[in-house]
Amino acid sequence: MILNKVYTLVFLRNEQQILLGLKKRGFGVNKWNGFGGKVEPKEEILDAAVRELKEECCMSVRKHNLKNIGNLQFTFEGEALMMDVRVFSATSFVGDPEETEEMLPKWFDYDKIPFEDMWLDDKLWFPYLLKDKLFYGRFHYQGYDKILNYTIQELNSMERK
Ligand SMILES: COc1nc(N)nc2c1ncn2[C@H]1C[C@H](O)[C@@H](COP(=O)(O)OP(=O)(O)OP(=O)(O)O)O1
Repeated sequence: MILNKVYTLVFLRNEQQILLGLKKRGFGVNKWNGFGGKVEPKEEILDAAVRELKEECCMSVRKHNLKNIGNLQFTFEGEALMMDVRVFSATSFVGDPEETEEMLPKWFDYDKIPFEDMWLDDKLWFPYLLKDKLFYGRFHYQGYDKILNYTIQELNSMERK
């Protein structure tokens, strides 16, 4: 049986740049990514997104400024976990990004996103994010450096049926 766990992943953006964080420990260490993590039991997904963003780079965002732009599902060969990742984007936020124990934040120009130091899947769905399109993707990994199969599609709405 597959265990489904919900995670958040938040990207702060402005006209020219996107904020990424270099993961300093744990899952995805040494990769650039958005900010997020596990949704705690009984926690609302938006509350978790706000909390993880603050914990990981000291930035504040209001729930109504978080736009759910994608859903990514990750499985790993031989593992019973499915990571169900809710992706959010925000252009309205408060603070200056600060390094924490978990993440080193840095703004990147849109044409300088460091895909070579990110999860392999990122370069497949970032084009949707960058064009403000909604997306769903499912990726099955072998280890952390090889995607065995995947599907990705544009969505008209993030509503769940
Ligand atoms: C496998 O491909 C992935 N690609 C991308 N771009 N992001 C991913 C992938 N798999 C997971 N993620 C995201 C989802 C979350 O935002 C983080 C993982 O969260 P983490 O394990 O660090 O969760 P925390 O609750 O912060 O964990 P600890 O408190 O136990 O450190 O990566």
